[in-house]
Formats: sequence, C-alpha cells, structure tokens
Amino acid sequence: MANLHKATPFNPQGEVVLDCRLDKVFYGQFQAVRDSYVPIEKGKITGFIGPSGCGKSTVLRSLNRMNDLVNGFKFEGKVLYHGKNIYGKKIDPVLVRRYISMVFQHPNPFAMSIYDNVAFGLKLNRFKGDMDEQVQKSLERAALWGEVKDKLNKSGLSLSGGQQQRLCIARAIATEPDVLLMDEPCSALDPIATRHIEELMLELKDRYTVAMVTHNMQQAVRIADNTAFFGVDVSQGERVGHLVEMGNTQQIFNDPQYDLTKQYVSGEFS
Ligand SMILES: Nc1ncnc2c1ncn2[C@@H]1O[C@H](COP(=O)(O)OP(=O)(O)OP(=O)(O)O)[C@@H](O)[C@H]1O
Repeated sequence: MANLHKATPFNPQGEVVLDCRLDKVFYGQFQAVRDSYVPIEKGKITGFIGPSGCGKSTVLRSLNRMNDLVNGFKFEGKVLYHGKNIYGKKIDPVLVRRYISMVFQHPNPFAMSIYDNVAFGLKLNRFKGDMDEQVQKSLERAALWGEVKDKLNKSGLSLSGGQQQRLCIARAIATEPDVLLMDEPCSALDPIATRHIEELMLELKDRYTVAMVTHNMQQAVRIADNTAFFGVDVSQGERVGHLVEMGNTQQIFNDPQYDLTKQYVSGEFS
C-alpha cells in the first residue's frame, strides 16, 4: 500500500475557535476528503487553497454542517467549536449555523427587500431586540449602509453584484455569529468590487473569525493570516482530497515544507 501523505499538524499561536479534524468525508460511496486537521484561529482569516476538486468547499461546508443537507453526505471526525463537537448527537445544526455563518460564491440575496434580507435570520432566530437598529448595524458593518439607507424597501436583487455580496455578508453577520465561512466570495465580482470585499474582510476579522476558500492565490497572500493547502491523492485509484500543509500564509508561500506546496504556490501546477 502506498505511503499516504499526512500533513505535519499546524499549531497556531492564538486561540483556536474551530478545531477541525476531518478523518473521512463521503458523498455516498465516494470519499472526497481524508486525514485533514484544520485548526481555525480566532480573529484571523484562514484561506483554503488548492487545485480544483481537492475538497476545499467540502471541508468549508463541513465546518457548519452545511453538507448535512446533501444526500449521502457522511462525516467521520470532529469539529470542536469552543471545545464542543458540532457533530455531537444532541447538537441542533440550525443553532450551529447561527454561530458559524456562511457566505456563498455567487451573491444570493432573497427576492425580498434589502431590509428583509438582513432581518431574515433575525426573525428566524426570534430576535427580541430593536430590529431596525440591528439591520442598520449589520449594513454598516458590511460597508453598505451609506449606499442603501434611502432605499431599504427596494429589492435586494436590484443591487450591483458587489453590493449584493455585501448584502449577503450583512445578512450573515446580522445574527452576530462568531465565525464566517466564505466560499470564494469574490469569484463572481469585478476587481473593484473584489477589493471592497477584501477590505471589508480585513475589517471584519477584528470581530469575526473568517475561513475562506479562494482560487486566487494573490488574494490569499493579501488577506489570509493562515493558509491551508489541499491536494488530490490519486494513489489509491480514486481522487481523494487531503490537507497537504497548513501554516502561516508567509511560511506557506515563501518557505513551504513540501514540494507539492512549492510547485502549487509557484504556479508550476494548478
Ligand atoms: N454534493 C456532492 N455530491 C457528490 N460529490 C460531490 C458533491 N460536492 C462535491 N463533490 C465531489 O467532491 C470532490 C471535492 O469537491 P469540492 O467542491 O469540495 O472541491 P473544491 O476543491 O472546492 O473544488 P473547486 O475548486 O473546483 O470548487 C469533487 O470530486 C466533487 O466532485
């Protein structure tokens, strides 16, 4: 049997909010991910990079049980949130997603007003405070308030792509989550809107812990504090994604431990 690569565990200096050990992740009979230990450090941006199909989104979506909704999904491992396993028997996945929120690749505002988009999760969670204030605060934190304050009743779909993505971020942070998971949040945006979102993410990390999938290595260098590089293992005849290496972003890009990482970050394969 081939000697399977197992990454040297990354030990971050700071507090770990999500301590994630993904032993095996399946979609039906297909194993998508193996042996990946991915600690997410508090108040930092962690970037997930790697070639297509290496399991970046699968790992990200496993961190708030978003994949539970996929038929045949099976998770072996642990995701400890402040020490508690989110896959524990008595854990309510809806509550998990209240604290570990998600922003998707394509801006997906609901077909409702800007105000209602932000208030949506608050109503779902039976928010008891001042709704107007919370909606305003969320839009301010998402750097969108100035652009929409006079048209809160207009449809969220009437906004530009970059504004829609900021609206989705406002919606995601309205319930005051702890962790924001972002799956290629800028891939559908132009460079200016991308720059806005990146600046916003740098501001948000003071308040929220962020984990983000990106195909853009320059983006990882610009904004990620830590980087997890995933690869595809074909040694057993199937294509199984796994963590190759994780560390401080500077170390991953300037002094990687493994040849595979070196080749990827230098653009020798993609
Ligand atoms: N819902 C699903 N059902 C079955 N297989 C899936 C599902 N989602 C992903 N996969 C498979 O799992 C593997 C990992 O996919 P995933 O989307 O996590 O990779 P990725 O690294 O994010 O890819 P990309 O960079 O292309 O978005 C792929 O082989 C993919 O086809």
